[in-house]
Amino acid sequence: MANFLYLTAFSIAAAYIAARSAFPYAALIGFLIPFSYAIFLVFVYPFYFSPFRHLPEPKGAKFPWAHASEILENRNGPAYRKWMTTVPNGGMMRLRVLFNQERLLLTSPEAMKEVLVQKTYEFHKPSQPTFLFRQLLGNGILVAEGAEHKEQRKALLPAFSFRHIKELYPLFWNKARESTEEIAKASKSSSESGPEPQKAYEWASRTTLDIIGQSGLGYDFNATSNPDGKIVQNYRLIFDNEPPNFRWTFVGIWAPLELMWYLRLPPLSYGKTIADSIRSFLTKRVQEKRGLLEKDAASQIDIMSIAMKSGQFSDAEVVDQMMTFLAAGHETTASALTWAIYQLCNFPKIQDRLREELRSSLPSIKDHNSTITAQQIESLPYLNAVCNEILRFIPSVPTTVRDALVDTTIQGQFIPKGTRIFLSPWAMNTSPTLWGPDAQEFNPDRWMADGTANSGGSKNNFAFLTFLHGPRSCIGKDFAKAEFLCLLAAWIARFRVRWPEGERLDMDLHGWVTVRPGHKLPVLFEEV
Ligand code: HEM
Repeated sequence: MANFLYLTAFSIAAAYIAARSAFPYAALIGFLIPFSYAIFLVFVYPFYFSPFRHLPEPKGAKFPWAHASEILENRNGPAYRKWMTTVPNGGMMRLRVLFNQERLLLTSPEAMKEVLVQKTYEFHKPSQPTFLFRQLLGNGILVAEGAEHKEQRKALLPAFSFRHIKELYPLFWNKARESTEEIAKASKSSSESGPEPQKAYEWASRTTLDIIGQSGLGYDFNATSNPDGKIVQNYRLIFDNEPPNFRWTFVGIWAPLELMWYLRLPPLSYGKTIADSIRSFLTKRVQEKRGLLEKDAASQIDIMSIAMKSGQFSDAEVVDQMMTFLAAGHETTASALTWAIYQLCNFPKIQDRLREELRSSLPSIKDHNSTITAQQIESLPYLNAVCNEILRFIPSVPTTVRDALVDTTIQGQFIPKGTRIFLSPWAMNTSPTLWGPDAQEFNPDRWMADGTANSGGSKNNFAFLTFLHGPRSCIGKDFAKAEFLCLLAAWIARFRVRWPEGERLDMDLHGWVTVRPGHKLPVLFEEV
């Protein structure tokens, strides 16, 4: 796209000079060469020379947007899910976006494995979203590449060991209890005719922010009881406002983002102020933590302490890592919890069955002296089945992107340097080839049959792509699953959730890095 824009701009400039010049023929040639090249790139190369010209692609692409119009219409998931099942293919298909720029959508576990595991560092995250992530979400592990990424990951992994996560269950349970109390209070507050609808996403997001604050920094934001704190508001602004380039990356629109960011041009004007505010908050936390570590390093077990104790990061780098963890570690799980509430409103029988299991096995969530262990939560088959099915059916991160860093191959197909590749958990997780004919139905029982508790009955690891796989998979996967199990258990044990006035809301997708239901999902939480 950038090439095309430069060439067109150059051609226009040359045409202008031709019109005014004493040497019009020279200027005319200066116009014709780049213009012809631009025409070649758009109308000739993709159909007659591209190594992808023989790959299948979805029908009905109309110039200039081609398949981009469907990608733009929805949030980066539904179109790929549809194409996965309607376009016969042998593991990958070609998509064309603005001005026939080519993209590849991978559809087979073997192709995914090659990109995510065997050739991880031959594929990088694209520079445009990476620039914005770096500014808004921190210059941390999420945007590091190559050897630097490997080192960062090694230093941070101890914070996510199974032994460490097990110790966090009581913390998750306490915050879950606090959130149920606040939801109960808010539901009662203004209405005599019954509970007031509550925005499930708001509650989920505030609770998960508190949890990552405590386990990530050893700091309680108190967002669950107070939505007006500065950090809560900052994250609200980040996640409620999609930066312009995010979906542009998928559809091939190019913009001078660095310039827009530094000049604070709309719609990026809010970003720098917010990022500076989060950064300055975290700088203070790092200074405090230095003091605590000097006094008693062994008692500090949060992610920030583990990063500092590794000796791998300067204080400024710890700030960046923690910006990443605060963002990546709360919005994703909040979206999963919100989708769980959405589906349990749609399927009240599943909700009742889940509540029965919870109430017969766990201590009352109202009991302030109670706590739970990892083993208690993990031994509940239906809770685990419902959570796994939510993560499969509506993965919080619908699709991600990679660019080939070098000339390479995927499943024998030549991939020139610079090729942009889409990896879509939304599509893979509901592929009938991988999950069977009921792949696109919500059915927790697929995780309940003999021997399917960990696989849902799919035959291949790469059929479940919610956290990706390989060296760049989600480092917080076990943390997220544990947190999700505890929060859903507490909410459903205490409340029946249902649509206000019995009205089912459409699956209206919002969000940018993650997707969540529209309007933050207002539902009734009735105490049972
Ligand atoms: C349901 C919840 C979650 C989902 C669905 C999820 C999903 C993902 C996905 C798909 C990626 C890969 C993105 C890419 O490479 O394009 C990722 C990366 C990452 N996630 Fe998660 N995540 C969740 C929760 C968490 C939590 C709770 C944390 C931290 C406590 C976390 C921290 C990270 C980090 C740091 C990365 C970058 C890892 C790397 O590049 O090495 N995530 N996550």
